[in-house]
Amino acid sequence: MNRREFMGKAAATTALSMVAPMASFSKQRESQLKLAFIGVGARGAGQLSVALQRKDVVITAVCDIDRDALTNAQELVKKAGQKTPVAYGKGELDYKNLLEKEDVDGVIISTPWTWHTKMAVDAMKAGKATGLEVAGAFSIEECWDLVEAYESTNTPFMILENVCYRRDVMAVLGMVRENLFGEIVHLQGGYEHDLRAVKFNNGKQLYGGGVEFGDKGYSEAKWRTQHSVSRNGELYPTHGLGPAGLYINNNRGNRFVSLTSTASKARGLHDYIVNHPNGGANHPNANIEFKLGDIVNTMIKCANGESIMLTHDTSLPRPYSLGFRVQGTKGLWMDINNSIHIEGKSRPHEWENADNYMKKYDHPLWKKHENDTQGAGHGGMDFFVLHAFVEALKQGKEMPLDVYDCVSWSSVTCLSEQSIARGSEPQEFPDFTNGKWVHRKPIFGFDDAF
Ligand SMILES: NC(=O)c1ccc[n+]([C@@H]2O[C@H](COP(=O)([O-])OP(=O)(O)OC[C@H]3O[C@@H](n4cnc5c(N)ncnc54)[C@H](O)[C@@H]3O)[C@@H](O)[C@H]2O)c1
Repeated sequence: MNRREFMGKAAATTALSMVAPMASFSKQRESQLKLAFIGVGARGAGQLSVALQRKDVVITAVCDIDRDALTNAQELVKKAGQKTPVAYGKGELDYKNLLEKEDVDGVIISTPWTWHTKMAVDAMKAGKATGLEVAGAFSIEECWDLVEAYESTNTPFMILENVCYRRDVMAVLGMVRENLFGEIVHLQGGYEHDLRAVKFNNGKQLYGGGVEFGDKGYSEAKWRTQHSVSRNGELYPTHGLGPAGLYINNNRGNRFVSLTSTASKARGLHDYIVNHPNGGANHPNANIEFKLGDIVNTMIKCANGESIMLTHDTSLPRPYSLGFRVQGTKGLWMDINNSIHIEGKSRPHEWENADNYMKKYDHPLWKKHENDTQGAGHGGMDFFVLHAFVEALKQGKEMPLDVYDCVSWSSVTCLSEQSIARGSEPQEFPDFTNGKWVHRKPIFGFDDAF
């Protein structure tokens, strides 16, 4: 048993004290933060635009290996009235030069998944507060790398899981905390998003127009699709699991203990290629055998007895949904039908429209910042996730979604792959907090600060 395995097994009995923020980060910062963006493709450029709306942030450096993306990012910054940021794009490792040379307070990393851990670890080691896009880590080893980089440097780290800031998700957090649903028993969520026109395009545009991917694809088709070719697991757990984790105080009095995953057959991507006007049965990509099951269901068991069901569903025709369900001893909420049922309040066996509850429990952050969310992506939640990173850093406070959140969510991917490969065998989560989960207290979303 190596040290990491030992730490995982021994966790419940070896609670350590909390990691204290490093002195230089715990002080309040100047009113303007200097940020750099690493990866300025579709997502990075979108979040760069959100950052450029803020008066308390200047963007002094950008990094991307794609010349067009880099130029576009520089133009965005200039158009916003700031100085042209220094550009880094001379190869895949040029981000290291940015980290070494640029005097920035923080970096936002929005690169393809396989780069996330390497870049975040290097950024923390360089002492730059690190905001990392989802999905985070892709192996248990990478999860430990993130934890160890954080614990050895105390550099602030935040996983930028924007769905935790969705308006209804935050309102429901208030309902959970007021015990509206009673004791929480079961949760559901997932990523149910028809990504076929994201995984394939014509190499020139973000969505659709062809069935190309890899070197012939554009944006996510360049890299994301290959994961569907070679991996069978819950590839994108954080949008569903972030909110679910908050509802049950994951890593803060509770934790994920084990999971089982089951994958359906894989048909959707092949059918898409064959039936696409620019594809067909004779297209070379029609010969590819996709490993990723069209529907992957994962069941997580938590230390305090709750179950969480996650669904990954990105290869079949369907409307978008994250499929949330929060259920306790007194009732439940489901987002798909925007409905609530509370025993004693709702008519027996009938749904109530959730609108009145959502108004009553609207989160103070949303009330305060509703106007600031205009133009921010994903219905405004993209504003809040960046806001939280910036405000926590400025105020020298703990990041609200931290490295332990990141790795407990991300580890689902490789654990689910292992489970599926072994006939849905249960897999144990390591305790990445090394026992600290027992005493840590929830910090997310208690006021209107961030
Ligand atoms: N939170 C959300 O709602 C949300 C939405 C979309 C994407 N994402 C996440 O954002 C990340 C990026 O996705 P995207 O849609 O922008 O993909 P993208 O392909 O459009 O952009 C990725 C960019 O990273 C650049 N890149 C690749 N390797 C690099 C390296 N070594 N150094 C510097 N730059 C490098 C690419 O050239 C590209 O411009 C992914 O992790 C994705 O899952 C999150």
